[in-house]
Amino acid sequence: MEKPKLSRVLAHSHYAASFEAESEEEIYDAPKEALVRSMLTEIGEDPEREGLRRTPLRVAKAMDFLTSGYGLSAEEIIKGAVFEENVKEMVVVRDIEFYSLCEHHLLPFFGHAHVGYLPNGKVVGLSKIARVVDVFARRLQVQERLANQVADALMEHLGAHGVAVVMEASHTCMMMRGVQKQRSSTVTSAMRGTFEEDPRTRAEFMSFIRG
Ligand SMILES: Nc1nc2c(ncn2[C@@H]2O[C@H](COP(=O)(O)OP(=O)(O)OP(=O)(O)O)[C@@H](O)[C@H]2O)c(=O)[nH]1
Ligand SMILES: [Zn+2]
Repeated sequence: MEKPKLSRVLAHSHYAASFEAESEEEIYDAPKEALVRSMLTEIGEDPEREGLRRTPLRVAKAMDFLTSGYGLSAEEIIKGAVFEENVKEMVVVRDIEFYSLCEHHLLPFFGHAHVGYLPNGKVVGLSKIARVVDVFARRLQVQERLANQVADALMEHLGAHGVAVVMEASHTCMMMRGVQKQRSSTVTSAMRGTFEEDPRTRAEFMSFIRG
C-alpha cells in the first residue's frame, strides 16, 4: 500500500517515525500487551476505543523502561569509570533526582538522592554515581532497600573508605490513594564504613547536603 504523502515528505524526521507507527498494527511485547488489555477490560474500559488502542503497547514500553534496572549492573557502570587520584576529601553529589516504583502498589515514588564517599586512592566519574542510583531506582522497590543497594554497590566496587546515601521521596501510593497525605515525605539513609563509624564524617556529609 502506498504510504501517505506526509510521511514521504517527512521521511527522516522523528514526526514521520511516530506517524508511521500510529498507522500500523505494531506489536512490541504480546504477552505484556495482553495483560494490559485485560486490565483495561477489568476496570470497565473498552481497550478498542481509539484513545486506548495503543495504550497496551505504550504501557508495556513504559514498564520496561521503569524496570530497566534489572538488566543493568552497577559493577559494570562503576568499574569502567574508576581512576586513580590522590583525593582524601569527601566527594558529595547531591540532589540526584530519581523515580522509582513501590513494590506494594506499582505506583511511583520519587525524590532526590544525596550520595557521598570518602575516596581510598580512587575516584569514579561523577555521572556514574547518578547512573548507579538509576540502576536500583528502575526496579520495584522500597525506599529503604534502594538506599542500601546504592550504598553497598558503591562501597563494594569503588573500594572507598566509606559511603553515605540519603534519599528523600514522596510516595504517590500515600498521596493519591490510601492515607492520602500530600505533603509528607520520607527520608531514608544508608551509612557505610567511616560514615557509619565516625559521627564527624557523617556530620560533615549532612552539612554538605543541607547547604
Ligand atoms: N517501609 C516502606 N513502606 C512503604 C514503601 N512504599 C510503600 N510503603 C508502605 O507499604 C505499606 C503497604 O501496606 P498496605 O496496608 O497494604 O497499604 P496501604 O493501603 O497503603 O496502607 P494504609 O493506607 O495504611 O491502609 C503501606 O504502609 C505503605 O505506605 C517504602 O518504600 N518503604
Ligand atoms: Zn506503595
